[in-house]
Amino acid sequence: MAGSLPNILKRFAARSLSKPQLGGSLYNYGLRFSTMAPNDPDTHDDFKPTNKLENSSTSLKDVVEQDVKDNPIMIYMKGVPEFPQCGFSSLAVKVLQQYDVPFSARNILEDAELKSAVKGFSNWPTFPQIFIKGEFVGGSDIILNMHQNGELKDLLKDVTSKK
Ligand SMILES: N[C@@H](CCC(=O)N[C@@H](CS)C(=O)NCC(=O)O)C(=O)O
Ligand code: FES
Repeated sequence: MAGSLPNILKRFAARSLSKPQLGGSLYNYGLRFSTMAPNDPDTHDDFKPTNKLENSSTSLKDVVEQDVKDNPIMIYMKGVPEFPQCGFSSLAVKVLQQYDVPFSARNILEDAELKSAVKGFSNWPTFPQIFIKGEFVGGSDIILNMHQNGELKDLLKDVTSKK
């Protein structure tokens, strides 16, 4: 355990030189704010991208575990909700936006190691990946299907709007 710490720190230090953020930014979206620009200086503090991971020695698997625990709806996607970079991710975001619920997102295209950590965590090979109330739900086809058959509405019943 103690022996592996320097390697983790080395990896993180290297990354902070080449990239300002670790594990990709975490974006939080409330439905009413879903069209905001993530780096808009006028955006309310509550909705600015957060990065609790900077200067931490947390492994990326821990990051994913924490994300999924802290955020009732967590999506790992290609691109960001305002600008998905793949049709599958775009579809998943559109489905989630049908509900008045806050969701959080990370762009796996920002970080290849995060991408691989997410795949390892869920044991699922593709993106997007959606977690609801701590459980892995699936990708865009599954979330669309759950939307169409009413399962998603039931599942999100107790996930309340932020504001
Ligand atoms: N059935 C899946 C299909 C998603 C999919 O095929 N994603 C591909 C292309 S974006 C993917 O993530 N491939 C693995 C990768 O890019 O690492 C869904 O609806 O979410
Ligand atoms: S990036 Fe090509 S299908 Fe998703």
